[in-house]
Amino acid sequence: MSGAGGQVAVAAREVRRHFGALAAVDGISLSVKQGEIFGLVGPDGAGKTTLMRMLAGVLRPDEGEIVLDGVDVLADPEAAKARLSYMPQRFGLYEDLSVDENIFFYAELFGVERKARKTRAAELLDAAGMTPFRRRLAGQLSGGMKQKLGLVCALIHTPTVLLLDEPTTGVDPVSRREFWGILYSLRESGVTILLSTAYMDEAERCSRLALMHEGRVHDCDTPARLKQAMPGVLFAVTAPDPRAVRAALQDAPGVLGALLMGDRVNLRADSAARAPELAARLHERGVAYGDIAQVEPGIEDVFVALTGAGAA
Ligand SMILES: Nc1ncnc2c1ncn2[C@@H]1O[C@H](COP(=O)(O)OP(=O)(O)OP(=O)(O)O)[C@@H](O)[C@H]1O
Repeated sequence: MSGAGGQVAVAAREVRRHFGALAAVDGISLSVKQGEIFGLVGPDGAGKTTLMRMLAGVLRPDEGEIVLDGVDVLADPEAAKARLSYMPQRFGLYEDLSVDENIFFYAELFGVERKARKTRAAELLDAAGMTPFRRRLAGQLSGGMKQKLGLVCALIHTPTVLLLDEPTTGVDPVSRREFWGILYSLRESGVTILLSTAYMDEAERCSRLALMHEGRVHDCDTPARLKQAMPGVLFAVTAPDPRAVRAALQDAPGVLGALLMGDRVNLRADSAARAPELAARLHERGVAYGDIAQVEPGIEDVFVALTGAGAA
């Protein structure tokens, strides 16, 4: 299978998985091209982990088809596993083993030749900035370093497809940047990366995103095009009490949605011309505010607008 601009590395067609009556993944189709960093974005329970486990061949779908790097995952899971690496939310590091020992453990597991593993481990540790810590016990690494070590272990057998389930959750910003540095260089070398993330700044870095909600993909496109597709315009209203602003404006004419964002409300409206009447309404109701400014939407705004999740 091939699509515009490159070969398809991961293809899912009408994949479903129930847990009892719950449709955790409710008919998802997607297609990820070789060399993409493809993001799954959605709230807890949207089905991201369940989808990823099925793509990785560790959970069988009830229905549907999954092809990974030309291999049918359901028909030939072993061949698929040789091509992919899956890093679950809790990647199994051995805390009482050193960094090196963990890497060698995974190299054994994946059957990587001794000679190749040394060179590969050295390269990966270098890229992760972890060479000085090779002898440290995994249990004594920071959260960010543990995640980077997990990534090194997951990459030791040179997969062509990398599946990462919220790989940077709880990781400090500096380590997250380094982690993304590694992802970019993997992409350069042709590895296809599919990851889930709860961080909107990370979502923005993906080549394409699938916005997931209640087991379905609502939209799938580049971050830029998703933003362009958002209906209406966005105002950021700063205020000492953003909840009061939201209460005063969420039902105002032309307002399509209101999202609390810390010290401001992101207000989606049908037209940029609404600003004066929104300000007037706040005055009338005696609600203090700092500024009403038209802003570019972020992925979170787009997500709420397109799925209706958490709106107003
Ligand atoms: N093994 C299981 N047994 C029963 N229900 C499950 C199981 N795994 C997942 N679920 C349910 O399926 C739904 C989707 O869960 P999933 O973990 O895929 O979501 P998610 O988007 O990855 O969220 P999170 O970020 O919290 O992991 C949830 O309602 C969850 O409770």
